[in-house]
Amino acid sequence: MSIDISHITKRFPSAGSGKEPFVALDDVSLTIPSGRLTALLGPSGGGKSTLLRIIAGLENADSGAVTIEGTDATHLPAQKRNVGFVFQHYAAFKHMSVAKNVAFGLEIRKRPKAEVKQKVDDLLNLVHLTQFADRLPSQLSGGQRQRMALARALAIEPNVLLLDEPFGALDAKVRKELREWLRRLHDEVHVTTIFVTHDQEEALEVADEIVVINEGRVEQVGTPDQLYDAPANDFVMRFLGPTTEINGVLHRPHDIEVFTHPGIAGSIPARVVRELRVGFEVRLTVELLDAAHEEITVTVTRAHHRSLGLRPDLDVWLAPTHGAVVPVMESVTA
Ligand SMILES: Nc1ncnc2c1ncn2[C@@H]1O[C@H](COP(=O)(O)OP(=O)(O)OP(=O)(O)O)[C@@H](O)[C@H]1O
Repeated sequence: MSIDISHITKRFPSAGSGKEPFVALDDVSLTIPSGRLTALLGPSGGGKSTLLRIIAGLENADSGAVTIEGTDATHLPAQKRNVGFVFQHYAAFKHMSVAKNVAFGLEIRKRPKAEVKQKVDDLLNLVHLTQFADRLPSQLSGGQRQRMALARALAIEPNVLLLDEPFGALDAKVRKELREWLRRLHDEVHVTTIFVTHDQEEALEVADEIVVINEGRVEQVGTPDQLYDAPANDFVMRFLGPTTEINGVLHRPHDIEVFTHPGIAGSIPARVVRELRVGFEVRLTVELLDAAHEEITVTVTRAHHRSLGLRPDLDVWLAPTHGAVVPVMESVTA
């Protein structure tokens, strides 16, 4: 069982008369496995949220089909799809306590009182908000509010949990804590979860599977390791981490070995131009001493930098680290 997206196309009218409609999703086909945590990753405007909203039933596709756990959901209204949804800015009921907010979906389904209470207690425990049960949402921090939102979405026991940049509005530290927490939560509840993010680190850290979406098309689907180690094209390679280009081929700046002596087979002579220290690493701008004199970026740890005695104007020799990622598929066959 899974979520099957088949040939989904979605256009939006363009502003101004006579203009062609804007294609937000262009014939997207995709299978999202059950019980896994799948990230929709890509740059802003690529179509991630539109795809999520079509899965949720909050938006209709112009063509194509959505099947959720074997049921054709293409024309089912959102409330009949049994999906839980959490947005970046979660709209809680401001006048209701945290417990009441979590209970809401169960109460409108007229579940017995004892069952509702038990379920709310369990969920608040799961999201570590038991001691905040009687507070109002305005008395919670941003991170706590998003955890409440997740508890509320999980209360109805959804077939699918859809999260649209759920931690996007939080500061970097809380965001990091919550993504670790989401991973652990998912390991406990195993509900099929799709979350939208434009943050590659978030996707690599949390997801079982990543779907890279750009300009309304799927660029690649795979596990974090598959995407990182074998990017299907330059776009995916660039989007998943820093890159630098040598003679038209992409490399990771930390996958380039620096030598302070010549003689290494295949190494390229170069000269250090500038250095930038950021945290544990030193980013070197290095000029290749070939005809083109391109400047590339090479990253080394501070300790490595010190042990090699690197400094601006020093002559060095560069070679791809043994076992480094093959930059792009095209270069494998070249
Ligand atoms: N209701 C709408 N009317 C017109 N255009 C829309 C509408 N909703 C989305 N779009 C356009 O469709 C494209 C895809 O939007 P979408 O929100 O799916 O992208 P996204 O990948 O989720 O980006 P972000 O990370 O910025 O949310 C964008 O160019 C957006 O402007």
